[in-house]
Amino acid sequence: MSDSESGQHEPFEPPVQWKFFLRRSVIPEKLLGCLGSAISGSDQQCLCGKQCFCNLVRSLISLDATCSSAPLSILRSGGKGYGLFAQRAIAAGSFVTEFTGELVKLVAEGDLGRYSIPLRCAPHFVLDAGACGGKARFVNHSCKPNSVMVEWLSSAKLDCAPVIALTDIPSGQEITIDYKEPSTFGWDEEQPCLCGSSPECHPPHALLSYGMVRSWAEEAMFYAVVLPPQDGDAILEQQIWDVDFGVHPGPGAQKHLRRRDMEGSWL
Ligand SMILES: C[S@@+](CC[C@H](N)C(=O)[O-])C[C@H]1O[C@@H](n2cnc3c(N)ncnc32)[C@H](O)[C@@H]1O
Repeated sequence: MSDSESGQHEPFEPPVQWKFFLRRSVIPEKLLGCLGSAISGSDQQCLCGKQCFCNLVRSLISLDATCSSAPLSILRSGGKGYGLFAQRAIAAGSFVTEFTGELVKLVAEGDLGRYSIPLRCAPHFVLDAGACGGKARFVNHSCKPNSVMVEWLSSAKLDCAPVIALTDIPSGQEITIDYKEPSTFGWDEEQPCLCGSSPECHPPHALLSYGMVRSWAEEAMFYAVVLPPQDGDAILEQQIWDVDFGVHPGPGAQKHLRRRDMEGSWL
C-alpha cells in the first residue's frame, strides 16, 4: 500500500548543497511607490504602462510581510509525490518561502527538469533546484492555488523568487501554486492533474482559456518591483548570482547576464 493510500505522511528533508544559487535572506519589508519611480534617477516609463499594477501588488503582498519563511513540512501528497505543507496557519499576503536554485542557461526547451522554473525576466534561463535548492522545489501545482511564485526585481535586477500566500492558509494545508505553463517544473502535458480542484481544474496546458484580465494580472505579478531595502548593499554581498539588465526588463529590452564569484566580484 502506498503512503497516500495508507494516509501516512512520511517526512523528507531535501539535500542542500552549497553551490551557486539565487537566494537572498531578506525581503524588503515595505513596498514603496510605483515601479516608474523605483528605477531611481531614470526617466523610464513604468512597466505597468497605462494599467498601473502597484495596487495589485500591494493587495497581493501584505505590507508587514517579512523575510522569515513560514514553518513548512515536506510530506507525501497523494499521487503527486512530495508536497509542501504549512506547519502553522499562514496569513494571506505573507512570505511563505523562497524558491532557490541555480541560474542555468536553457539550451533547449526540453531541458526544463522536474525542479526547474523558466524565468520571465530572463527567458533563456531557468532556476534549477534539481541539484541545489530548498524546500520550495517541492511545491505542487493546483488549478485553485493558495500561493503564487513571483520574480522579485529590485532596481531592475532579479533578486529572488519568493512564494507568497494568496489566501489564508490553515495549518496542515498543502502550499500550491499555479504552474501556468506546461514546461514549468517538467510538467508533462499528457499527465493528469491531481490537484482535485474540480470543476476549476485546468492543467497548465489549458492556460490560453484564462482571458485578458487573468493574463494582465499574471504579468503584473511577474513584474513586481520593490525598492531595495536600507541595507541593500549588505544583502547584495550575499547574492552570488545576479541578473543584470543593462536597461529595464521590458519587452524587447536588451539583457545582459553576468555572474559573480563567491566574493561577489563580477566575472
Ligand atoms: C516541482 S515538482 C513538485 C514536487 C514533486 N511532487 C516531487 O515529489 O518531487 C513538480 C512535479 O510534481 C508533479 N506534480 C505537481 N503538481 C501536480 C499535480 N497537480 N498533479 C500531478 N502531478 C503534479 C509533476 O510531476 C511535476 O512535474
